[in-house]
Amino acid sequence: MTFRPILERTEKRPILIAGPCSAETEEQVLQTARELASDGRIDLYRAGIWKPRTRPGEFEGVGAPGLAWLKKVKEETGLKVTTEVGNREHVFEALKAGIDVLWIGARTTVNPFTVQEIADALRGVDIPVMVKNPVNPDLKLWMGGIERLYKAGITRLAAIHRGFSFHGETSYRNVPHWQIPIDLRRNFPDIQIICDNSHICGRRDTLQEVAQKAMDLNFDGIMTEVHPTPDQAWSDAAQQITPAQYNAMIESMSFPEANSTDPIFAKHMNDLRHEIDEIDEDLLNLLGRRMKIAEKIGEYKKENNIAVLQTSRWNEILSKSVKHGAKKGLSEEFVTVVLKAIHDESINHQIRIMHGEEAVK
Ligand SMILES: O=C(O)C(=O)C[C@]1(C(=O)O)C=C[C@@H](O)C=C1
Repeated sequence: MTFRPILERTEKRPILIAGPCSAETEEQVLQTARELASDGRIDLYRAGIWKPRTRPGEFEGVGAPGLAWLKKVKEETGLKVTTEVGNREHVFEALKAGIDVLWIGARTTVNPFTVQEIADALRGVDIPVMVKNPVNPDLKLWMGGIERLYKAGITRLAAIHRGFSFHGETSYRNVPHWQIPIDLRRNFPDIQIICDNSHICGRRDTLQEVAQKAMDLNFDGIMTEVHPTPDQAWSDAAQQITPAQYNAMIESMSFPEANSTDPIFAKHMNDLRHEIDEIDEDLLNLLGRRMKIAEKIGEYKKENNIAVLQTSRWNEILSKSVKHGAKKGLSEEFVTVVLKAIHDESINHQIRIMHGEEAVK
């Protein structure tokens, strides 16, 4: 699959998308747009017209009449506009109103029937579409949504990471799993990936930190909710910021380049990467050696009818390694993940020895 960029722009990155969570009134939509446009920073103006809310009775968006306000934004400011579509009717209404870019929300991406309905409604139309990750951390479902649109002929496609639902204590509204968009990029190397920092954070004070992380991870853009009076917003008040706060945030961020063509840089990176390659090879050789010893232990356990899992030894290894790792500047989290993976592999090798190939499947 070959994706085209969602916007034709001269500068490379990032794509800046901003605007209110919901279109509330014509005045609010236009005022926000005017303030953002006067700074000349953003590439795309967002506003939710149809709002998928968790529970009934909350503000569910102004609906189709709000599209006319977005039309006015385009006419008055020259900004391109985007809104969320959640079914076939939304698509038709949005296309009729001349919306420039559509997005599919996280609660829609989870449902292949609905994504297919939207894809079918868009067949034959060349409009950019951004696909938010599904609410659950499922890379394949996200890819599936993108593929459904691609098969319908939509090639100006982008992905939006807005974090994932999480049950339990967390400081995020939707927890980011950065590894998932990184894996998405591995599968779709030329797709543009946008970070929706507002839905990840759910609060103002961490918006910049999350947006910066996305930039450091080479994301192509940021989508942020901006409202003239955030505390009075009809939806998602806690995560919205004023246009001035938005401009200050962008101003104080750094935007690293995706790569460099400087030959000196390339040479130096090459040398350092060569060192990394050698170390990775050593690590794998050592792990291979470790597994051979675990296999010997496995055979010995088999002869003596001893269980594979030895919890007290495993605890000893883990706590010793966490302490040693700390001295080497490695976090407890990292050492635990690595050691767990090694121990798991070791157990699988031993079970195979005890019961044959089929046992570990
Ligand atoms: O010490 C053992 O008994 C082993 O089999 C080795 C090993 C390991 O890989 O370190 C594997 C399984 C046990 O749960 C504990 C440790």
